[in-house]
Amino acid sequence: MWKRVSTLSPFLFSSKSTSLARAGHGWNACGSPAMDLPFSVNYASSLRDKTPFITFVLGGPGSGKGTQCEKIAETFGFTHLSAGDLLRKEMNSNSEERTTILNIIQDGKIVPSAVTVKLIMKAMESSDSDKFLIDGFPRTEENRIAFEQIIGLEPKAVLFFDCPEEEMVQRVLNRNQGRVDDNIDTVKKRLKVFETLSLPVIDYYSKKGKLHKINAVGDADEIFEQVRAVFDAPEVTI
Ligand SMILES: Nc1ncnc2c1ncn2[C@@H]1O[C@H](COP(=O)(O)OP(=O)(O)OP(=O)(O)O)[C@@H](O)[C@H]1O
Ligand SMILES: Nc1ccn([C@@H]2O[C@H](COP(=O)(O)O)[C@@H](O)[C@H]2O)c(=O)n1
Ligand SMILES: [Mg+2]
Repeated sequence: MWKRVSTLSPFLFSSKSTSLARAGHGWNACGSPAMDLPFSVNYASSLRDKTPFITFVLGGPGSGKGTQCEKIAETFGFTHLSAGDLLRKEMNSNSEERTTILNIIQDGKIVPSAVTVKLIMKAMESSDSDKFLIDGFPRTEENRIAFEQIIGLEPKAVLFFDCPEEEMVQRVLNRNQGRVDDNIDTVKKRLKVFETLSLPVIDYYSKKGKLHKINAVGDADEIFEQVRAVFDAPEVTI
C-alpha cells in the first residue's frame, strides 16, 4: 500500500518556492547521500490507495534504457516515465529552477532528489496507470532513499542495462537529438557519476534479489528478448 508520510511540504508543492535552492540544504548536485530528508510530504489522495507495479530502469548513459522502455511500454502496457525527460521538460519550461537544472545536466551531475522525485510523483499522480517504468532513476543512493521516503514504495523489479563504456560513448555521440549533454566532455563526467554513484544503487538491488541484469550489446530487438523473459517469468507478476 502507499505509505503516508506526515505533513505537507511547503517547498515540494509550492509553485512559488525555490525548491532547488532549499533542496540544496542537506543535498547536493553531486548526489552525496543525505539520510535525513529535509522535508516530509503527504501524498495526493489520488495515489493513496493505489499499489502500482514499479520497475526502475538503470544503466549508464546511452546503454539503451529509453529505447528498451518504449518496447516494454508497448508490449506490457507500462507507462514510461523518464526522469531525464521530466527534468528536460522542466528545464525548458518557465520554472524557477530551469537554469539550475540546465547547469547540472550540462555538467553531467545529479539534480537534487527533492526536485526529481517531485516531478516523478506529479507524473504518477496525473496518470491512471498502475504500472510504471521509471527510467534513469534512482541514479544515487540519495535518489533511492528520497523515493522510498516521499512516495513510500519500492520497485517490484529493477532492470540494469549492462553496456561497455566505449559502446555507450559511441551511442551517445551518434544520438543526434540535440541534447545538451550529448558531447564527449559531459559523457565522460556522466560515466564517472554512473560508476561512483549509480553502481552502489545497482548493487543494493542486486543484494535484495530484485535486479535483472541485461546484456545491452547487440541488436535492440535481441536485447528486448532478454527483457521479455523477465516480465514473462512467473515470479514477476505484473
Ligand atoms: N542496441 C542498440 N544498438 C545500437 N544503438 C542503440 C541500441 N539501443 C539504443 N541505441 C541508440 O543509442 C542511443 C542511446 O539510446 P537510448 O537513448 O535508448 O539510451 P539511454 O540509456 O536512454 O541513454 P541516456 O541515459 O543518455 O538517456 C540512441 O541513439 C539509440 O537509438
Ligand atoms: N535521476 C536523475 C535522472 C537524470 N538526471 C539528470 O538528467 C541527465 C540526463 O538523464 P537521462 O536519464 O536522460 O540520461 C543526467 O545526466 C542528470 O544530469 C538526474 O539528475 N537525476
Ligand atoms: Mg534515456
